[in-house]
Amino acid sequence: MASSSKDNEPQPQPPTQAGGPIEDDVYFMAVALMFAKKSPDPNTKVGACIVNQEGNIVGIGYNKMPNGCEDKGLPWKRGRPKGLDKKYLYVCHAELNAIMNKTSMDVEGCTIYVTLYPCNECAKLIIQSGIKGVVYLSNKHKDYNETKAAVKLFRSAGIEPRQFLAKREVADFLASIDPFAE
Ligand SMILES: Nc1ccn([C@H]2C[C@H](O)[C@@H](COP(=O)(O)O)O2)c(=O)n1
Ligand SMILES: [Zn+2]
Repeated sequence: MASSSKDNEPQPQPPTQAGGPIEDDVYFMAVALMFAKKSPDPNTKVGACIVNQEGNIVGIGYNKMPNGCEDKGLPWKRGRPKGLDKKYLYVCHAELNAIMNKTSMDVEGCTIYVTLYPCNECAKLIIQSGIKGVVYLSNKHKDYNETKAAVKLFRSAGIEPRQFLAKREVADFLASIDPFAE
């Protein structure tokens, strides 16, 4: 077959890290981290990215107030006890938003990449939605009852959350993005 001039042009390549292809884990956690940046929570910004069995992103989310309530004076105050003037009663968690924003019929068999270990309410949502894999970055709330209950829920549902440990790789990947590169 005759070759066209396009055959000699450099073809788009998958993103690379240190010369090799970027691992899916690194790529999807980087996406979750980028979405976390959008969170208006001044203290803890959480991002989540749902990936299907074909390796396609089918949902993303970050913690924010419910749609339309963003600038309506709901508090962003944190801390315990969790009273009416604290954010906890109002904020939609990243995992909830990622599931609600799904672009596929369902998220059965998918994996969720989330920058913070899910709480008990998100664990329920994850289990009920059929998500089978959980990859998390930080576990800074591991001593909270919400997290301890989530651990129990995942255990009884047969889901084994896995901590993402390749922090350096994800940082290098994000730093390597050059929007001016041609
Ligand atoms: N799995 C989680 C856990 C928490 N969040 C959100 C809820 C709050 O906006 C924030 C936690 O606030 P902190 O007590 O650390 O100031 O993170 C979430 O989206 N997903
Ligand atoms: Zn949650």
